[in-house]
Amino acid sequence: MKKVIIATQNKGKAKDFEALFSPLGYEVLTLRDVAEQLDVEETGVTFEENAILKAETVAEALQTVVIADDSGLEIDALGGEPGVYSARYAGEQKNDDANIDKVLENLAEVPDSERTARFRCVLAVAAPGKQTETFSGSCEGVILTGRKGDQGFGYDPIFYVPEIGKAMAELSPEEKAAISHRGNAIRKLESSMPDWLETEK
Ligand SMILES: O=c1[nH]c(=O)c2ncn([C@@H]3O[C@H](COP(=O)(O)OP(=O)(O)OP(=O)(O)O)[C@@H](O)[C@H]3O)c2[nH]1
Ligand SMILES: [Mg+2]
Repeated sequence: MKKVIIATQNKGKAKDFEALFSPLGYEVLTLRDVAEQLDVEETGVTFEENAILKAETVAEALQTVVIADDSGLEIDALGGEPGVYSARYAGEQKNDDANIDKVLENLAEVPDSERTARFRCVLAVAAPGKQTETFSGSCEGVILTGRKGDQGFGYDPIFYVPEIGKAMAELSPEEKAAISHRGNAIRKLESSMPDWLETEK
């Protein structure tokens, strides 16, 4: 089976990538499988900067092609927060539950009509000696006033997708892949770089 390396420590992202890559005949490997000690510090201030930083550092260390994902939630009523700080919104321990509580508290007084938000994802594909390429995707939604569903990860239980009439955490991995920011970015990657794995060892 063909393999793809995703430069992530996030198990939730890994599941999303599995739903997206298994239909294409790829096994998904993450840092947990190939280089657990590699934790890249995210010093960028945009998704693009952080995605490139993660992809290039890991591609160099492993001497092979890798994909990195930097993503997050932008809430309009909070001026685009938590944005690139989505994973660390409630503190460096990266606790999804605490992050959701903080969003719900900050939006407590905000009416339904002003709870618009979007997930953004930037994928960077890097390989030694090659120009790094990036692809972005987004998904529009509305922040709920409480949690719904038990699938997915991160803010999925409070992210309502009007297009489907469900919270992201109520969708199966395949349903999420069809409409998510990550799915949209991967579909762009596939259509513009069909031979992107050619440098894989
Ligand atoms: O409900 C969600 N559904 C999603 O589909 C999603 N995608 C991103 N996010 C949030 O944004 C952070 C990414 O931050 P991030 O790109 O730095 O990743 P991370 O630090 O978790 O792992 P790594 O890939 O860097 O190792 C994540 O932790 C989440 O809080 C999501 N939340
Ligand atoms: Mg991160």
